[in-house]
Amino acid sequence: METINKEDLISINNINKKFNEKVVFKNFNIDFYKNKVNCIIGKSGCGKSTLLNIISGIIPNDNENFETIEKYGVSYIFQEDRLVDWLTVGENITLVVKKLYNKKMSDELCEKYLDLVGIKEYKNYYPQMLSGGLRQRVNIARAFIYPSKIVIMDEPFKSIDVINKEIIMNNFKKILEREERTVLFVTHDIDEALLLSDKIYVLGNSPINIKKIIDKKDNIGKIDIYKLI
Ligand SMILES: Nc1ncnc2c1ncn2[C@@H]1O[C@H](COP(=O)(O)OP(=O)(O)OP(=O)(O)O)[C@@H](O)[C@H]1O
Repeated sequence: METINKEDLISINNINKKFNEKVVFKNFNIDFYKNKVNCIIGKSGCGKSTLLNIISGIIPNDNENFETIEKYGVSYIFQEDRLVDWLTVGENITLVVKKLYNKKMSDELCEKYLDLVGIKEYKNYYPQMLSGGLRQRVNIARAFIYPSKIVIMDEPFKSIDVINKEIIMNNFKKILEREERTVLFVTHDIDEALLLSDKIYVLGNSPINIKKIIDKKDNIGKIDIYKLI
């Protein structure tokens, strides 16, 4: 059996979250694998987005002395894109590295990531001129140009049609073959999770179609089931 060292893991300890009287997490711990695609699945409302938001410091954990993942440097790909309408595709991508690199370096990196997501020819377009699928590819390029160790994706393919989804997933895999990043990825789609991830975390007891995962021999060892409260 593969041995796992502590240094290979990002350990998150002691998550507690209550919204009004609703307890979502109680003394919850989870270990993510560094430089792997870690996928979180689970029924709607079980706490997937809350988990990502707490660990990345977007919302506070209920108990103090909680260590977020901010020290690793984090970039995000959300379901809805957050592009700036009055900047071109190239400007949207380089915006996040403006303070880190000079113009020449930013431009070179921008070309690299535009190429990796297959949208080089759209560099001077404005976001309104692009389809949803193309906009999401800009988002991916923007998340990866930032030299983060961790990339967080919350249902990034949800509003994308099947054909574009396949293209984008392939772009994404191509980037990850070339770079070491830890990806934390939330989805509802088990096929998406199986296709993209190295490790799948099932939050809660019995999400739909869990049998489909367990039945596949290849997937044994890939899945951990985490009981919630
Ligand atoms: N700001 C908030 N105020 C009150 N309740 C909240 C808040 N944010 C989340 N919740 C509740 O916490 C629970 C977990 O929500 P969360 O959005 O993390 O679930 P999820 O698994 O990501 O759901 P989905 O798959 O539908 O996106 C839900 O019951 C939700 O209603």
